[in-house]
Amino acid sequence: MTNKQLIDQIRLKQSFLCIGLDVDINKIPKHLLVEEDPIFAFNKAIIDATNHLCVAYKPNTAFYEAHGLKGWKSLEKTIQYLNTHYPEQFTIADAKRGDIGNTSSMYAKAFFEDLGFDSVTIAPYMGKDSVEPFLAFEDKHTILLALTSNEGAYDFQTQIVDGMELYKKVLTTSKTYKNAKNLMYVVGATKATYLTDIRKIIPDSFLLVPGVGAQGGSLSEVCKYGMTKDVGLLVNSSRGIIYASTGTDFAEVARVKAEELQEQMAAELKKV
Ligand SMILES: O=C(O)c1cc(=O)[nH]c(=O)n1[C@@H]1O[C@H](COP(=O)(O)O)[C@@H](O)[C@H]1O
Repeated sequence: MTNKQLIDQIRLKQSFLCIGLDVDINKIPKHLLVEEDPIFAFNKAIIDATNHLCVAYKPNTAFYEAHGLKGWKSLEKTIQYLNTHYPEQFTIADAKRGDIGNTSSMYAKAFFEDLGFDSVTIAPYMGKDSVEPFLAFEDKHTILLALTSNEGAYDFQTQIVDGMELYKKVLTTSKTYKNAKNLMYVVGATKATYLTDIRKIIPDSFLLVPGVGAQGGSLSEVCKYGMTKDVGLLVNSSRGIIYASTGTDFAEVARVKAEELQEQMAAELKKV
């Protein structure tokens, strides 16, 4: 999916919501446990109930890998379901990969070619040759961790290296990578005030912003400091939507929660 197609979807749906499919078998409604593939059954119900309110879905691969082969199958069925029934959705494999070049190439093949995701999250720590194999996929997006939502972000990401915070160095240096136009960046919603500085370095790039809802980040602050004329934001919520109810009404309640965020987003979009 191109940036233009993504922006068109955002305008059409008046939403820049990404729904995180972080499916914990211990948190899904009990009645689904009799299904052959409870995780896929859960995802299918959530996707069918919410797709008109969001522009992206982000399965976090950890929740699938935890179940070995069975979990990987659930992930595969989920992305196939999205690509078949809702091809307009931007899909993010939240896998946080990155390794020496030939290994990164294999990760890129796994998520882009085999599974067919539009994008994958990547840790920048190993540098240029660990990121460029993902960027080599012309029609795909590589989402680089810049400033993450968690407390540990202050351990390294905000430390000064060569006269600038490390996350700024990640932004500045990554702009020089081959095919840098395929880059997007992760900035946590809990770090919204940093977005003013971030936008000085990457004025137009799309940002994946997790951390509203369960982690306490503010949507209005994210929009105030991070929104561009072409929106430039995908704001993720996982637990706040998918576990809003643990009863048989879980998909309907997830829809209500997604709608609340979509309505706030529509109001923000009126400002740009
Ligand atoms: O890359 C991510 O998506 C990510 C980066 C980050 O800085 N913080 C962060 O929470 N995430 C992911 O975003 C999701 C947040 O989930 P909730 O807190 O339940 O909305 C999880 O899948 C996290 O792994």
